[in-house]
Amino acid sequence: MVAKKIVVQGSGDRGIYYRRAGPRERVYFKSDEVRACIVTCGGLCPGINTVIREIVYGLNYMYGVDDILGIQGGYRGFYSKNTINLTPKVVNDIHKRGGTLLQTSRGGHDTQKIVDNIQDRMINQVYIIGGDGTQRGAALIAKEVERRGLQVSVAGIPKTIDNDIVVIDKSFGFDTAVEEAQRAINAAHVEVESVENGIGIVKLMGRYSGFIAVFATLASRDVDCCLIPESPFYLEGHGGLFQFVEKRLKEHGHIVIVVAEGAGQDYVAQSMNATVEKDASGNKLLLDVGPWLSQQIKDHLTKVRKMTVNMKYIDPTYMVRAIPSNASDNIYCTLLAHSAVHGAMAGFTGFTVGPVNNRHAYIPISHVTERTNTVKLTDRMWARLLASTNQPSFIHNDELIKEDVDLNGAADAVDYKKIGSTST
Ligand SMILES: Nc1ncnc2c1ncn2[C@@H]1O[C@H](COP(=O)(O)OP(=O)(O)O)[C@@H](O)[C@H]1O
Ligand SMILES: O=P(O)(O)OC[C@H]1O[C@](O)(COP(=O)(O)O)[C@@H](O)[C@@H]1O
Ligand SMILES: [Mg+2]
Repeated sequence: MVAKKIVVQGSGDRGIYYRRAGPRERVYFKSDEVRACIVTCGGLCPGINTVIREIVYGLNYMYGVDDILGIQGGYRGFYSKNTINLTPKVVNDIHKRGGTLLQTSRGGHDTQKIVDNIQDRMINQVYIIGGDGTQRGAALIAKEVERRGLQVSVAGIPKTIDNDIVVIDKSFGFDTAVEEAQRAINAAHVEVESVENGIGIVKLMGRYSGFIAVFATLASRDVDCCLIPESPFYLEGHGGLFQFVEKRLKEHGHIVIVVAEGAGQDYVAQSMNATVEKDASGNKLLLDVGPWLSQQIKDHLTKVRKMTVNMKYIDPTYMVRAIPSNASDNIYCTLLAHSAVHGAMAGFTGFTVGPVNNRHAYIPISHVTERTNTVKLTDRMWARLLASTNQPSFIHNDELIKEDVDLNGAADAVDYKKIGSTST
């Protein structure tokens, strides 16, 4: 078993344990009985093709399965499109390309029609690659399959560029995205340090979770301020962004700001008088914070403060997620795919695979959909970022919500001697 939490309070309970992923001694399906299918849903992410490839290879080379169907165009493809046959030859070098060989879509999840189709095509293993929305859909499919008494295994493989899926350590493609984001930050930095009062603004993805922005900021060291959806900011007055920008320009002659696309949405909506729109999956369509922020800062500095500034705005959002995965993500994708194959072949269903404290595990789908993974403002990572950029936190201490974080360590753990003390 794999422990969900490995840092615990001494007096706390032992928490939740998940089944460790991997090959099983006893396999539920016979090779020639298996008809598997793979579907990809939601936004793109580096590494999707690697996962598809490795599911096909894993099924074929490890278990001798050769009946694998590709469902095209996301969930709606189950009932509106023809399938394609996936063989090792077909998927051989797709890992070198970004995107998804199978195409993807938002919306169109119809549990009854999808399960009817699974039944009609006599599919008994369903591999579903997608984010939080997709996993919610997968849970409904697994439930309906169970209700109909079908012997079908439903396996979820979590995909999200935003790293917003809980329980798992990190989502695949995230490291690749952070690396690519750094290239944009680097370009912004080069541009702004080459001019007088250069202001570089780089917009990165992150609808509700600012992980890409936070990690790219921490990795790059060229960022002066990182704005994320979890941390509301303000522009005017003491401790506001305008004051900080002006101060940095005076000190360094330039400034680089990274803004996650979901940051400051209320602020933008208020100033644009915009109404909330949704995409086909029901996700809130975001207002474009990047150009808005650039304009606000420029207007303030030039019109109010009578300064001359050089604004350079970079939006690499789609470039960051449309690339193939890097070496470590490729290996990670392979592990995910093989774990899913082992789990389905063993006859498990209604699970999502993923690393939990560095060990791959089978996680009930409901555990990864119950909430969204977000950057915790009371956690160490955000504190590290604030220490690295020295940006304003935009909040007062008394506003901080006390969260259940492991700040104190285990009460009965071995305590180390402190410098200058005589007891341990
Ligand atoms: N609550 C839900 N129940 C069933 N299906 C859902 C749900 N939320 C999203 N889906 C379906 O999952 C697919 C992908 O969802 P979306 O939110 O666009 O991307 P992601 O899975 O990457 O979060 C879409 O086809 C959508 O219809
Ligand atoms: O323009 P699209 O394709 O709808 O995608 C935009 C959204 O997709 C994401 O990249 C990822 O979202 P999902 O993982 O939920 O698909 C978000 O960061 C972004 O807001
Ligand atoms: Mg999502």
